[in-house]
Amino acid sequence: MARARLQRMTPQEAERTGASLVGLTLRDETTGLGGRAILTLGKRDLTQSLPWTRLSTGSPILLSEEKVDDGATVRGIVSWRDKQTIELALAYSPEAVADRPTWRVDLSNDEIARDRQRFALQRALSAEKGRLFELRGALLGEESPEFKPAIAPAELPAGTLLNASQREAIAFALSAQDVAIIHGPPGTGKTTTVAELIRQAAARGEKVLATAPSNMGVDNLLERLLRAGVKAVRLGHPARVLPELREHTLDLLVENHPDLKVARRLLKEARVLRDQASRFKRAKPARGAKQEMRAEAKELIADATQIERQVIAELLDGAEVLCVTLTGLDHEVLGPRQFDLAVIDEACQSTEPACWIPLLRSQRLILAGDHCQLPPTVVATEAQREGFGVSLQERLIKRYGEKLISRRLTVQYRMHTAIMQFSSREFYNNELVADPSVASHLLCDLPEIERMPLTETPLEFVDTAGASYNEEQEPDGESRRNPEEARLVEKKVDALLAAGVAPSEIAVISPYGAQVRLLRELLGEDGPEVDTVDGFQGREKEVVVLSLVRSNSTGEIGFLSDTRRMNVALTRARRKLIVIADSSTIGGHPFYARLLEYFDQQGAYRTVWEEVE
Ligand SMILES: Nc1ncnc2c1ncn2[C@@H]1O[C@H](COP(=O)(O)OP(=O)(O)OP(=O)(O)O)[C@@H](O)[C@H]1O
Repeated sequence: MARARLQRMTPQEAERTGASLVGLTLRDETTGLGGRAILTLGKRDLTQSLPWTRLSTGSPILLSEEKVDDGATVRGIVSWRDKQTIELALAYSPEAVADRPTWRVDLSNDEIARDRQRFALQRALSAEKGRLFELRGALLGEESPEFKPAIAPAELPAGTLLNASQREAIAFALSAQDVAIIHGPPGTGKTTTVAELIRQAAARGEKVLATAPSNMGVDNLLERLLRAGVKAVRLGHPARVLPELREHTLDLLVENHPDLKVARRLLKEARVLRDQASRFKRAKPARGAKQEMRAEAKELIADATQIERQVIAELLDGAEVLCVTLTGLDHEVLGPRQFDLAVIDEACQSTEPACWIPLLRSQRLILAGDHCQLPPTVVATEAQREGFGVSLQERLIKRYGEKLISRRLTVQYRMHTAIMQFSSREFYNNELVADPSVASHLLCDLPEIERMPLTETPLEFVDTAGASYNEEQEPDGESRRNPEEARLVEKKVDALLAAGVAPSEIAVISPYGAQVRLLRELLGEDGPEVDTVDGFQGREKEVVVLSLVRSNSTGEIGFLSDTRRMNVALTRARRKLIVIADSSTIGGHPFYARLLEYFDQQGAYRTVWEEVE
């Protein structure tokens, strides 16, 4: 569906969405692990950089030859990308039709992933007894989830300092018999907590499945588990795993296992025998010798496969924890293996069907995430209508209430208190507390940053009302932008740079893709990172400049009315948050009226007239 839409656009339009790269030529081809073809592609002009793209290491892609209408595509994944080139790992090397072929790469929505979700739902639906049947009851709201009395958390390893809310969340999760939630607002150490929960479960001898919707999420968990001394194995294609963690993938562990040497020798012998058998074509073969050799080669291959299977089983059964993305749970690899506990980190970033996949193999389920931030992106309106935009965590909290099913982490290690406070009031029952290590930190506390009002205060709101900074629709697009506001952002960024803030410590964020594109042009390649709110979820920077774009006489605010998007936007900055917006447009919405009042109370409100003086 998504690919069909991309194919209908002109190549340039498709490239601008960030989901395609077009006009590529082949630079290099090698063979990688497991005989995969590794292709390096770049623009025809060797010095030309690739445009901004969402295709990054690990993205599933489809490669096709441009201007050839035979519909032939090769499926693969991005294994590496730098400024000028993109490297792909493919099952096989594509055959070019044209003499001097050019190629295009499109992001693919993974069909295997969809099949696994469908299968999980069907299995859950048809379960008539057993654990899956019981868990289904709890997840569908038919049977209240049960909890044992909470036990005291097991001894923590030296160097692990958990705060009280983190300890309580772990004790609560360990007492869950069916399903429980760890609610982690921004910067509250959710992953730290989840990793410790898994370590404690493993220390009790439980087999744990540690999952997240994204490869990055799984890698974060794996890295912490390894640091805590847990025996963890990563499933999934090595190219999708951070290079420093690849040695912990099942593929590489198998590859490096001593028994595999034997298997390889057997395969080599089998190849020699087969070669010999085919050579008999010319000489006159002894009766039956050809068949005998082939049969022997077959046996050797079977022995090698058997050794490989045993190595895989030994590695899987020897691990305390298996780390894998939700949709990467592969029955071919795991067979019927069952787990005592399945944990889903970043649970609110996943659609619900994917969360049912680990359920098929687990006794209990723990979700960790923040349903007050953005839900998964669901493009199709029909899917949105059918409820795909609601995560399992959000649905369970609505069904059972926060108290029964979840515990919230309340100490955050990111934001100055003034940056945190508004979000805490609006979304977290005013329960968030800034850890003393961050509660009053400011830009001017960083080395080599000049002391001035810009760096000595945590908050700033620049109101463009009355300045005729009108929004406009992007030419040949549907997104909105605001050029005057973009120039004001540029001025702010220049002032920050002049005060000594490094570009790498600044993020410019806007809800609208068109404004992001405009700002990227204005601020240049070496400028600060510019992204949409959705794209910046999960990240943080010392200073964030937020451009809200909307400025019209009818008070229309479009998707700014999803306040979870603003919750994400307002909670990315550690030491300084600058918001640029038109109060006369956004102020009609009660949430934004309260936001304006908050900035005013904090003495952080200015009009654009004060700014441009
Ligand atoms: N108990 C603690 N004491 C001190 N620092 C902590 C504690 N818990 C977490 N942190 C720090 O807080 C930061 C965020 O933690 P972590 O990376 O676990 O959170 P996350 O789940 O990835 O982020 P978020 O909570 O924003 O989703 C890290 O730098 C971590 O070291």
